Amino acid sequence: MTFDLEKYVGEVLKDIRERGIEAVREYSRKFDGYDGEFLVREEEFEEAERLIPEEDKQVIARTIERVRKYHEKQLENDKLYIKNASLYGIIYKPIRRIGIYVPGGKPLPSSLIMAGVPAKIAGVREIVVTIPPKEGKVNPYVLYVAKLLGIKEVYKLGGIQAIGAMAYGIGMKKVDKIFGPGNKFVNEAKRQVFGAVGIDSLAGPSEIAVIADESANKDYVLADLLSQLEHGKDSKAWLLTTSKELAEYCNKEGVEVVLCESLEECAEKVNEIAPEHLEILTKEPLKLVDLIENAGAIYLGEYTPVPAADYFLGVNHVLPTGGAAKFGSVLTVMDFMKRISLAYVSREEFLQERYLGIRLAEIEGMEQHKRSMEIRR
Ligand SMILES: NC(=O)c1ccc[n+]([C@@H]2O[C@H](COP(=O)([O-])OP(=O)(O)OC[C@H]3O[C@@H](n4cnc5c(N)ncnc54)[C@H](O)[C@@H]3O)[C@@H](O)[C@H]2O)c1
Ligand SMILES: N[C@H](CO)Cc1c[nH]c[nH+]1
Ligand SMILES: [Zn+2]
Repeated sequence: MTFDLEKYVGEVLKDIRERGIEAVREYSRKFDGYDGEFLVREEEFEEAERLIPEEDKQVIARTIERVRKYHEKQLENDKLYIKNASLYGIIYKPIRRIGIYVPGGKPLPSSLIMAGVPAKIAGVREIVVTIPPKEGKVNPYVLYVAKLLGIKEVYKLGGIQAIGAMAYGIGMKKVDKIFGPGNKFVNEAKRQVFGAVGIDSLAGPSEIAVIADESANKDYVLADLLSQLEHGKDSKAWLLTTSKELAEYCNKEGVEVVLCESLEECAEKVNEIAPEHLEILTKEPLKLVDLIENAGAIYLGEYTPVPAADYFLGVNHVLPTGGAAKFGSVLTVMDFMKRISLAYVSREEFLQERYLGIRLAEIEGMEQHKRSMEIRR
């Protein structure tokens, strides 16, 4: 019998909704071997800071700076215009309270940088972090990054129970939107709580696709493919190539190799896959970009391997997976904000144009809508 992920996760979430904190404790014991307080104490932040070597603090500071520089450019201004003495437009407001899930099977402090920095740029007031503990402790690098970003509410919670706790407000105040990547359980839980809260995207197990021709360095291609498989057994790697030699060289466990007649065919195959990351390692990589419709991120040339983007380029590494790049996008500052439409209409414009609304209300049989527009003088 095949494993039904949707049903499995759905049952855990239902149990968490019904039994609240008792269920969260139970799953935490079962999946993370943890049975203590969930909220991280101030002394734990201090201890984490003491554990981090000075050189690593500098690496983290410089990385945060690069991510900040890249993301600051994404902030959009309100878009307002005046027409017939009326004001129309869209204004942006930060989401008030968010949750960031930080993966903890292999703890990924870089993922907290990727979600925390744009959240701060957007002006989010309340940020909650959850991460599965290991032997009762949170990874010190994650706590140090949280501290640098001014995040004080960190919970030792992982997996489905972390998503349930944030979405339903169990053991903490409910959040408005959940961000951050995770394994298949986390990803499915995020999908299922959508509606109770917002979610950033379906950022599940990592993936890489590489389009390469005979000009590509074989070792670079193979190293990049293997880099994303390192994330875990659910990760995927595809090579799409016109080079028979490269195809043979990269024919390793976990790598799906597709030999194509042309680079155009490679691009078409990528559009069907919609991978999280796409590397293009061809003589003229820019030429192919126009042909790519579905990919979370595109990296061109020998010096833009996915791991560089994972860590230090400054681009965001929280990306849609599992085909979700057909409709979803890379995480940006604007994901932490809401759009609100705004209108302030002049008497002149209203009286001149209201016949449109009155007739549409008649067509729809909406008497009270019609009246609201008709009674104004
Ligand atoms: N798409 C992206 O943007 C992106 C970015 C970074 C990482 N990732 C992915 O995030 C994932 C991180 O996975 P991870 O496992 O290291 O950490 P994780 O925190 O996502 O998952 C670990 C937790 O899953 C839960 N769990 C494990 N087995 C379970 C089971 N059988 N039933 C119920 N719950 C269970 C446990 O609570 C455990 O603590 C990787 O797949 C990685 O590729 C994706
Ligand atoms: N490759 C991941 C995104 O799929 C991001 C990451 C974090 N650390 C290492 N890699
Ligand atoms: Zn990675």
